[in-house]
Amino acid sequence: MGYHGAMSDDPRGPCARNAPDQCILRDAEVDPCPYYAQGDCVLPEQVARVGATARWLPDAQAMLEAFEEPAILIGLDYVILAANRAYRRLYGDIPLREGVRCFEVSHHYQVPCDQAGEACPLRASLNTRRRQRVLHVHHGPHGQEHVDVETWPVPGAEGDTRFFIEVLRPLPVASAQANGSELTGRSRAFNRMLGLVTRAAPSDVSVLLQGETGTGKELIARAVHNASLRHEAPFVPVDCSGLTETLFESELFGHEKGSFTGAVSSRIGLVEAAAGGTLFLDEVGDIPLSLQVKLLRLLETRSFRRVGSVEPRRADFRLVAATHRDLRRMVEQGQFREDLYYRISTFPINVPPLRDRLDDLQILCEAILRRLEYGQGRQLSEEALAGLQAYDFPGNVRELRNVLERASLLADGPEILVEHLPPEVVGQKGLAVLPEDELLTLEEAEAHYLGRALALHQGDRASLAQMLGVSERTLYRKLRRHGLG
Ligand SMILES: Nc1ncnc2c1ncn2[C@@H]1O[C@H](COP(=O)(O)OP(=O)(O)OP(=O)(O)O)[C@@H](O)[C@H]1O
Repeated sequence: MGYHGAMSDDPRGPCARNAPDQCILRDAEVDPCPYYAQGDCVLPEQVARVGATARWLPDAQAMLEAFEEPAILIGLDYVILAANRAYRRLYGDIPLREGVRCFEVSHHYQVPCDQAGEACPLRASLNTRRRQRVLHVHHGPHGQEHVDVETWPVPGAEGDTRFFIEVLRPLPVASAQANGSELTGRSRAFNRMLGLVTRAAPSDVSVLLQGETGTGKELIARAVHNASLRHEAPFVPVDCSGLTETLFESELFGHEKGSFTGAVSSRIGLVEAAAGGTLFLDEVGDIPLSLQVKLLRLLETRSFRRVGSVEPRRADFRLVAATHRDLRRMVEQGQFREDLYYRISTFPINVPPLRDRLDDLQILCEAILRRLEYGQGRQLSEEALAGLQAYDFPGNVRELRNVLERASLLADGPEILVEHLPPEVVGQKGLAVLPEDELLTLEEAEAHYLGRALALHQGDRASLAQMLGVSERTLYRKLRRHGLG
């Protein structure tokens, strides 16, 4: 008999060693006891809660070990009943005897996810009786992290769901805080997009990234590659804008020595360089119609010939393409081949513009400042952040990066202030940011506004008057009235 209830001299905790007659495993042949090993003996109160289940918890524990990834068993009341070794290695021991609930551990919430505005995979599994998969941001050992969460309902004897198995796969390709991988974000729109990346990455489907310029399409293409089975082979980006016919062929397919003037040696093309890996066609919408057919042939036959060679070669790459153009409309207007469009867009992913993920602005600013030479150690003042939040960023994250780079050079101290941001960014809406929760009289509001506007224009009254749409004389009078002139 291997249960530790027989050994009653252990001073550790209220384990069954101290109460052998209450040990629920006393009739089971369990050696070593998994709960003792974890320091989490199954106590009488837990027996009461999980009832007869407690007897087969050791089996459930063993079953969880079948998963290489972190996995836990959860009851209908969200209480975590068991965790496998991979889970404990990554997240540490869970005090099982305290009856902790999954949302407390992963989210530090007091209520289940669906009551906190997030999708709850347990509830969805319960309702559908099927496996569910969602992308959540969890508190991990190193702060907040993206986790691909997969949940299975486990039926009891009557076929009704009694438990859930939850497998958690942290995603290293993106970061939910400022100090992780370059692709940063945790807003709803960002997570939705990352969820699609997670689904598409392990397969070999062609992914089409559609989004405005500067939204991070290249970073996302790299994330698809890094999360794929091809991640150890090369990721090869190709900028398709401005590719002429001759360049297109020699760049993509390579050439043999002497195949054209200047071809002094033979060279492999980008398709060959991407062997086993990912070929990223950036700005695919810019490929002229005459070349689209060549790309289609490559994708359909999965073979190509070097310029100057008759020998066909096999192409082995996963395609990720990106565009800021509306390819569907281009197809309607006859500017993009329909057959090529369907080839490249098996799995389209829309990349949200920054204005639709302003919840990410703060961590994006922190992440970008950390990476900028003059940004390190600097942070945005509350007003500067509010100013940025009111701007709609037509150039998206790339524009934000430029704004922060300039501001880091202008700021003398550790804080980036409103006056370090370009007037066109904090002009208009940004300037209207007033002290929080303060209702000002019109006079006070004007004084506040003019004070900030003057600082922004670095005392240049002519340009300020022009922006305000008043004459310099009127501006002068107003400034005097408010004691600013
Ligand atoms: N989510 C993000 N987190 C951190 N940095 C980002 C993010 N998205 C974009 N960036 C930064 O913004 C800049 C532009 O990103 P990227 O070149 O990937 O955009 P793009 O959509 O491919 O642009 P274009 O369409 O003009 O080629 C880069 O400096 C990149 O590091």
